[in-house]
Amino acid sequence: MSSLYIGLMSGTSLDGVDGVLVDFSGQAPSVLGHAGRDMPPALRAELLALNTSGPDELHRAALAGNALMRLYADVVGELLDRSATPAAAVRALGAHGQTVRHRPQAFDGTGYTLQLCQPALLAELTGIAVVADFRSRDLAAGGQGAPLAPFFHRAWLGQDGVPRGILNIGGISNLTVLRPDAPPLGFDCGPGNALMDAWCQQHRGQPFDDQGRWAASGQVRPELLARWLAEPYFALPPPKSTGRDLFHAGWLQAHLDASGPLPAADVQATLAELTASACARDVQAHAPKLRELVVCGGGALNRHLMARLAALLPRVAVVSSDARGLPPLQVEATAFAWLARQAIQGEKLPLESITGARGARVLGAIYPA
Ligand SMILES: Nc1ncnc2c1ncn2[C@@H]1O[C@H](COP(=O)(O)OP(=O)(O)OP(=O)(O)O)[C@@H](O)[C@H]1O
Ligand SMILES: CC(=O)N[C@H]1[C@@H]2OC[C@@H](O2)[C@@H](O)[C@@H]1O[C@H](C)C(=O)O
Repeated sequence: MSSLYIGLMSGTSLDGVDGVLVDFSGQAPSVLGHAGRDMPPALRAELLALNTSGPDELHRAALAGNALMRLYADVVGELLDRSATPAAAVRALGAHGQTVRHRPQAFDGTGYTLQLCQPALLAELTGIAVVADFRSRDLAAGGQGAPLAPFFHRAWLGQDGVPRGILNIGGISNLTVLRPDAPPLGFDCGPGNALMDAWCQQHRGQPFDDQGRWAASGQVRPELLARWLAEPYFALPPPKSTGRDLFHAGWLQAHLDASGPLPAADVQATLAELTASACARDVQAHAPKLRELVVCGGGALNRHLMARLAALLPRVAVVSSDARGLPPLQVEATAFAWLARQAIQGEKLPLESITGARGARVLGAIYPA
């Protein structure tokens, strides 16, 4: 059976699609190629709008899902062309889809998580088997449905017994704690880049704060930071997960309204500090013995954010995932290639300690080529 898989990720920051072609035949996953597509502005705006109720949303969601699959198929085509790999050589694609709602909190049967994805269309467009819908089984088994990358993090970096954290800073941030003497932990810390991106777009007309330069030019406002950090989500114990359902532009604005007018750069500085502080607090609370924190996701490319994390965690080596062999923008896509492989092989994932689900389950639904 082929050991080649493709992982496709479009995350909560809505910046685009990342795809990787991965060979799992060796000890460590070997990324043979990476390709990406920026999210076209109209599709980005539509996906963002679909995070909240609106007119004719079932129809619009279906169309947006179809459009997203065409973008995924373009990424697959580029990966195959560049590596001269025939489609038939790839065992499966792991397609995450686009999360538009994530409301796992209710354990009374009303909780749900929703990723727009049309796996049948993607299988037709590419001629490759697709594994999709990774989260719903975990939720049905009483789990949060997220985060799922920690299972890959453990397979990737959990073998040497070093107490290590992996922090993904995407639109939302999530932390994995690998402990030699206990099962791993994994949960969402809170906002990653999503609020900083929204503020930067609103005030600078740019989709993100390159290197965090704008944030670094402002002053952190301690009262505003304290007000944001008083959000009850931060004090919840794991397992926990969140999304744009909670941390959206309206959340940011509601707290800002109580502060009176502030220079926009100070708000950006305070938002960067919020992301860094929430993550650092989680490391201190849940991983006091950590020696190394491996940072991935686009936030690892934000120099100011990385410097603030290092300053808040003086006893921890804060490094980019590059230092462990995977560039920051390839880690999540590689995780979904790995999750597809686990599904194809019928491997159950030990969900309990991370998502809180009742037991081990196979995650993902398979659409044959
Ligand atoms: N050079 C850079 N400087 C600062 N920030 C950057 C840079 N490059 C990327 N980013 C940030 O990273 C974000 C994209 O990160 P990533 O692709 O990891 O998120 P995602 O996968 O969409 O989110 P999630 O992990 O929540 O699903 C951008 O929206 C931007 O905020
Ligand atoms: C529901 C959902 O899409 N959650 C995402 C989001 O983005 C980051 C964080 O929140 C994490 O929980 C998850 O993504 C990664 C890939 C995960 O499941 O590990």
